[in-house]
This record gives sequence, structure tokens and C-alpha cells, in this order.
Amino acid sequence: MSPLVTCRSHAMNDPIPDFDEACAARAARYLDTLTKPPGSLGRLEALAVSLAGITGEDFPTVTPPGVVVFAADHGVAAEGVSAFPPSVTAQMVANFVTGGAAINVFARRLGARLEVVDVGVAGELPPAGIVHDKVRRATGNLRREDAMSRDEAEAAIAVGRRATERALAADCRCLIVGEMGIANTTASSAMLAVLSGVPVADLVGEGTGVTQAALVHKRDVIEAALVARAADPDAPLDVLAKLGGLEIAAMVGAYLEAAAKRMPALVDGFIATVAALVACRLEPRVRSCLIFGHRSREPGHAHALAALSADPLLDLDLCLGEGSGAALAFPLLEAATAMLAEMATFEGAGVNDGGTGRHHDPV
Ligand SMILES: O=C(O)c1ccc[n+]([C@@H]2O[C@H](COP(=O)([O-])O)[C@@H](O)[C@H]2O)c1
Ligand SMILES: Cc1cc2nc[nH]c2cc1C
Repeated sequence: MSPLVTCRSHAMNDPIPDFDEACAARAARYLDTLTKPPGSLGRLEALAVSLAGITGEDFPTVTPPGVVVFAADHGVAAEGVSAFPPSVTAQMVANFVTGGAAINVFARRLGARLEVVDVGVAGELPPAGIVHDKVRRATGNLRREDAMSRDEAEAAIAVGRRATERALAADCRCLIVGEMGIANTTASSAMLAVLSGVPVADLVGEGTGVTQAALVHKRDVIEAALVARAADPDAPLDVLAKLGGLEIAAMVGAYLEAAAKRMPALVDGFIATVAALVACRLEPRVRSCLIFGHRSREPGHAHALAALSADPLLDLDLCLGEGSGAALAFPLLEAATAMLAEMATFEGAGVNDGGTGRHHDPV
């Protein structure tokens, strides 16, 4: 075990509360008293109902949001599975610190708190502007050895929990979880193949843009790793430790803690959704606190979403990561809560409710 590891079992943490069905039902009834044909705001109404049930608040708030980007490197990058060298992970972390990445731009527009957490970056990092919570420098090459030990996976989950706790302490009301890690689509594809039973060939994708020849090689690397690691599909921590990534484990912890604290969590793309699947396999009650921001171009994302019966809000052909798609979806959550809080009722505005029994003009 790495000397940096502090072991804390996910099972020792706060229990996850139930989705507040009564609050959700009140929100649904109230929506039908607002000045619009019932259901006419479609999925925005469903979103408002979900946010009421997640938070247990009749008029939930999601501002300010907190963005957390977890960064780590992957030993499997040595197999030539990414279009970019692993040094780009540390370079992008430096870019997050100076504010030039896409997630910085989107977070600024949202007025979001943005935190970058090093869980396992191999290269040198700026001393300031990031949270140093490294479990180890990169995972092992999952083609040749386990990505990490069970203790290291648990330690990385604890890193994610702490990040959610900091966002809560800073009064953030919604968590946007992102990641940065060259080669993490290989780790995520391997994990998803085990957890879903979908053949690797059906879910592997170009990630940062590998050539067709490299894509065939990437598929072969993943298939060989699945045989060599023999992860137990019914043991999510085994899958995470043998095939996963440190930033993926941290995302699992961030979702677990958000659910424990009734904080809505916006899920980003492929890697984020595989992490969400692990969190839900560990604690099924996490599922109801997750809102899926967008559908990534990465082919595995559709399979990960199907495994969670999730239908994301946006489909913009993105495949960046960093939490970018989740950040772009956030204004819809804001609109849903504002609709609940600010729209006039039929009765208040003196609008005939069309005979639905919600409000009638005096005869
Ligand atoms: O979020 C997604 O759906 C997504 C899809 C493809 C790639 N990425 C990002 O690209 C990096 C991983 O791609 P790769 O090719 O190095 O495995 C990692 O930093 C991710 O944030 C992200
Ligand atoms: C440049 C670059 C930026 C990223 N952001 C998230 N993953 C990324 C991968 C690359 C290669």
C-alpha cells in the first residue's frame, strides 16, 4: 500500500437518505397550479420535481453550483491507447489553474466555485491553485497489473467525499463533477464492459481521437486486460481497483457524499457516467440524486446511460470531459427551480385554468 494512502471504507460513512417522495409529489401538484397548460414545460417540470425530491425542499435552490475536476494519470497510457501523451494531464491541470480550459470558461459564466483536485497526476504540478490529495502517482498499467489496490481505491473515494464536503461547506447547492486523465476512456471502457456485459467492440471509442488502427489496438488492450484482471462484475470495488482510475474513484466518492447530503449532482460524459454506475452499484440510492447533463459522442456512453436508465438533458456531440457538458446543462436546473419559485399561479394572476379545477373565473 502506498504511504500516501489513508484507508476509509465507504460503508463507514453517513447513510444515504431516501428520495423525498412526499416533497416531489407536492412539487408536482404545485406545478399544475402555475399559469401554463399542465405538463407544458415538459422535462423542465420533471427536473423541478426531481430537485424537490432530492433536496427535500418545496422550493429547491441549485445556486451557486460547485464544480470539482479530479485529475489523475493512467499506467495503461504506456500501451499507446490515447491520441495524446500522458504529460498532457499535468499540462491541462496547469491550464485549469490559469483559467484557460473550457470548464473554466463555463464555470465563470455560471458563477460557480471551481476546484481542481490532484488524486494521482504523475507529472509536476503548480504548487498553488489546486487541492493536493494525491493517493499515488498514476495507476498501474491495467494490461499488466491491477490499476490500484483496494485500499488505494477506497482512499481515492475518500478524496472525492472530501471534495463534496468542501463544496457544501462553501455553500454550493449543486455539484458538477468532472475529470481529466489521459487514457481514462480505456479504463472506463474496461470497467463498463465488466459491469454491463456489453462486448468491448460495441463500447470502445476514439477518446481524444485515436486513428482507426489505434482503435483496434485499444480494443485488443482492453480485451487482454479483462482476461488478465478477471474482475468480479458483482463487486464494484474490485472492478474499480483492478481496471479503474484514481480520478474515477474520486468521482464515485463525490457522488456518494452528494447523495448522503441531499445535494443534486450533475453527471458529465462517459467517464463520469461509468463512475456514477459504480457509485449506484455500491449504493443504489445514489441514483435518484443524479441528473445527467449530456450524451457524449463516445460510443460507450450510450451503454453506461442505459445501465442507469438515464436520459441526459443535452445532446451536443461533445466528448471533452472536465465537467463541460454538465456545466452547460446547469442553466436548465436553474430555470426549473426559478419556474417553481417565480411563476404566478392561475389564482394569483386571475387566469382561467381551462376548467381543470385549479382556478375558475367568478361567474
Ligand atoms: O467525457 C467524455 O465523454 C469524454 C470522452 C472522450 C474523452 N474525454 C476526455 O479525454 C481524456 C481521455 O481520452 P483518452 O483518449 O486519453 O482516453 C480525458 O481527459 C477525458 O476527460 C472525455
Ligand atoms: C487537450 C485536452 C483537454 C482535455 N480536457 C479533458 N480531457 C482532455 C484531453 C486533452 C488532450
